[in-house]
Amino acid sequence: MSKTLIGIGLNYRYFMLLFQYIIKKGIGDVRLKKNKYLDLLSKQFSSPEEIITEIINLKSIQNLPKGTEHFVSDLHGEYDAFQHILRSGSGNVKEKIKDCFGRTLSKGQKNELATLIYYPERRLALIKEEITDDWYSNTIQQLITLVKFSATKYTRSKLRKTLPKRFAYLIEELLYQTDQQGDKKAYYHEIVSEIIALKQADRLIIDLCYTIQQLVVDHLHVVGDIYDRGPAPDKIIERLMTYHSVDIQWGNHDIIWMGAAAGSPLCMLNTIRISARYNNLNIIEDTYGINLRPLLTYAEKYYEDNPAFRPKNISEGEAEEEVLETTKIHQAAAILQFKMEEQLVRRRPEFKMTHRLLLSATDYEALTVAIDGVSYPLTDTCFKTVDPSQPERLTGEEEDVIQRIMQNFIHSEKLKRHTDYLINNGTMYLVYNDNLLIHGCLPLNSDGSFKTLTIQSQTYAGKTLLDKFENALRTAYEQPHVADDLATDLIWYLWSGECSSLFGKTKMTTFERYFIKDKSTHQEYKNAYYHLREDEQICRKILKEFGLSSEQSHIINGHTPVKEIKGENPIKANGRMLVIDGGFSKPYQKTTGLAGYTLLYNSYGMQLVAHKAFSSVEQAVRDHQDIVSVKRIVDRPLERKKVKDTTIGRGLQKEIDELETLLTYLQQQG
Ligand SMILES: O=P(O)(O)OC[C@H]1O[C@](O)(COP(=O)(O)O)[C@@H](O)[C@@H]1O
Ligand SMILES: [Mn+2]
Repeated sequence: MSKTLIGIGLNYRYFMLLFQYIIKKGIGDVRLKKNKYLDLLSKQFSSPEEIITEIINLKSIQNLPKGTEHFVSDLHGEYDAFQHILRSGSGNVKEKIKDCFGRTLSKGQKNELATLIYYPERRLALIKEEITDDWYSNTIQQLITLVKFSATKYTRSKLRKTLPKRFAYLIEELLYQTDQQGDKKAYYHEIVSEIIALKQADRLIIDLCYTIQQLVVDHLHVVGDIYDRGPAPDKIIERLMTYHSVDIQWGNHDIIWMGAAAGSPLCMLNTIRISARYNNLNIIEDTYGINLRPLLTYAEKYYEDNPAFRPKNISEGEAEEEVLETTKIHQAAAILQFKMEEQLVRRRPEFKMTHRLLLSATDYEALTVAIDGVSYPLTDTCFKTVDPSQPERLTGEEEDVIQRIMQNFIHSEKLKRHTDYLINNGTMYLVYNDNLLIHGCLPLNSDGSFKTLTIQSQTYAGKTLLDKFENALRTAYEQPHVADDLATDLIWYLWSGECSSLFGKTKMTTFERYFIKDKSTHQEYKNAYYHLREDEQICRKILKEFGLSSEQSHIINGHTPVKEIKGENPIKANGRMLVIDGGFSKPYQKTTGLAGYTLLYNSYGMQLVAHKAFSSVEQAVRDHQDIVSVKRIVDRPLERKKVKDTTIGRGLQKEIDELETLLTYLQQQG
């Protein structure tokens, strides 16, 4: 212990204190300050033994196997599939059942047990009539065995914190049964029988099942795109809010909702446009309680039916009147978006987005638009409110409508709660356990150098660019009543700018896809990153930019659906690059041939899990249907990873060093 003398194990807080002190007072007073800090720290302990106990505790945690990380991305509102993935730990629950029970349970019994663990309430309700006391007793014993098995990686104290409060004492008694054959057998038997007799078995089983779900995954990463296209992004957020340990890397479809809550009318119009397109306006109106009536009244006045704007996913029996309303709102939101986008492009020349000035490039008599010198005919147009001499100008009525719905967005308590959650638990990128997590890309030039963006005479590229974007988003979010400052405009750039790390394509061809039949104009060319990321050296260079040089570092991306159907491999660059967007989004499953990838990273290495489409909770509960199809090993390090090899472990080591310094200090004080 005495090896770690003063100076070696100074932790970050301590180091910063010292540093500030040196600047202020000069080196002479440093020792005094350090002593003051140690005096303060020592107040947290009542005796040196307590410090020693804590050091031993932390050191033993360091040697436990690393906890399992679970990575998901591009959930796009598909709550049902997402919750199944969480409940099953992407197949991890089944894996534990297999390892724990081996051949003592048949395949059918293992599946039964797995379904019970995923959906305890529903499964119990379904088999209610068949349940006997013996079944209860057996099942409780199996679940206790599995809790124990799944908790071997954790300290007793961590397990205790995981246990549900209502039966904590009884579960602990059952978990730590030591004397199965002897006197205590009757005691344990009595506990279980009493629980059954008192009609508490269902509740205990439910608690044990959720404990197992929690134990099999230690930490969840959501690599962006919770919102848009699917029906229930709000439910995903609510679930994440109660999840035991999670971080988020923002996706382009998340930042537009954050932008809307941050008072950006453009982001708001875009969320309305996409929601109308996917027939999900109820998320805005019912879920978030945002009144869109002023927009509907306006849209009814100026828009008719239009095949290019009829929503996707019209359900059987849906009233035509409603479909028509959505079609009109869809057009209104799109045209208002195009107008405001032109205003933004003009006030931000440094964004280099003049190719989006398509309302200005339109000939309103001939109904054509000029793109790169070629004239294309326009179809399904709806330009009634566009003044050809000033196409970007909003009418007074339009300004008023936008103002009113913007206020409704800003004042939605629920939307604010959800976007606050994203702001507080999310970042533009994350370095965690030697991996770099980012939804989209690091914009690159074709020679592999970092692509630069110049804003207000400052040039940004690589990590500094991503930091700049993150700062802008946070600044804009702080000021929802400022609508057209640089920070707010940068959110729009993040949505569709060429050098955006969340978009990473030359241009977003929304206008073209509504109004031009020629599909060649719909093309969005991807940034060089998307093919250069196949190259190991490029990946290493990017990792280095973020301070990662470990042989086991990876970049983990979402955003671009991996087209397995066309033979695309999600594991790229000799394993350095993993792309986990397999398309949870139902509308995209035709192009991917799959229903998503997830990634598991436990102490033995990384596994990529491919998922089949999820049909329904009912079917999962009734037929034990699961959605894991194939698992692929990405990495299997020679040595099993321990907590000390992780980001958390590095933090613990600093604490250990600090406590050892404290101990030496106290010993010197006598
Ligand atoms: O098919 P949709 O929903 O109209 O959206 C297409 C648009 O979505 C984008 O693909 C961005 O969304 P993703 O992040 O899901 O790829 C744009 O590049 C494209 O213009
Ligand atoms: Mn995306």
